[in-house]
Amino acid sequence: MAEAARTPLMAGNWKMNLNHVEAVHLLQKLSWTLQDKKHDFERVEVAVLPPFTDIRSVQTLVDGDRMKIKYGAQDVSTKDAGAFTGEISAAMLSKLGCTYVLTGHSERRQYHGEDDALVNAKTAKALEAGLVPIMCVGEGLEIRKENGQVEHVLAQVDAGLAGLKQDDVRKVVIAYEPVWAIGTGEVATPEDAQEVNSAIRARIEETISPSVADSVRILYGGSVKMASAGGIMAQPDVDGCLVGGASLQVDEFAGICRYLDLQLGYSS
Ligand SMILES: O=C[C@H](O)COP(=O)(O)O
Repeated sequence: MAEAARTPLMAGNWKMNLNHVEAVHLLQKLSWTLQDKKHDFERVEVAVLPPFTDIRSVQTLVDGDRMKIKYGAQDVSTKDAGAFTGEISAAMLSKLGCTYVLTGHSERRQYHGEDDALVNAKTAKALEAGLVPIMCVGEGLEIRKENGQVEHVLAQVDAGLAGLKQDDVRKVVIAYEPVWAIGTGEVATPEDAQEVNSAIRARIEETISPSVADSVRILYGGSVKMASAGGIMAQPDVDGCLVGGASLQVDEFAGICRYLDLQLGYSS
């Protein structure tokens, strides 16, 4: 399939790190670093996904300083409101100016028993509130050893997108994250990422439409660093990175966002 004009997205998932004071420091430094390097946010979009308790502070800083960095949350409830202790609704996130929300991150699947049906419900709920879901899929090590990654991931994609309207699927960002490469230092090769990302795109072409498949952004995540981002991003079906550990280090994350400049040999 011909490569469409999909704006790359670099999203930093802070996971359960940084209180709201630390969040403000990191975001300020990230913004200064990118501004200093004249980062073109239209060419490579940048987003951070802080813990819920940081979002109001992040919003205030982004609005006050007119930052072009976008932000979002790491999870969302399937419920609108009511007696659901500990849950956060999509409308609450929307009110805080969030652009994105993760659904189905492997750590939610692993530690909170989230299954494909719940991921599908969260993805639909996010879209309903005007948020862009970043829906995560990926195989564990056992499946990879048996070479079952494509089949496994496509089943997650089918289930996660089930029942969504074409125009909604077009807005969804999908993140392929092989679970064995998350936080382990084991990076999938660029070819591994391309194999699965291209299979996801082909599946969307087959089950939804060629035009949606051409527009939908498919990220790669799993131990991405400044040094590996360029090779991964050179793959035609990789439209950005979902970055965990390295997004907590300003220079690393800024380097990942600037992968194009660094390839061109601009100063780091
Ligand atoms: O959401 C991010 C991914 O889980 C990747 O995390 P990582 O970059 O620390 O491996």
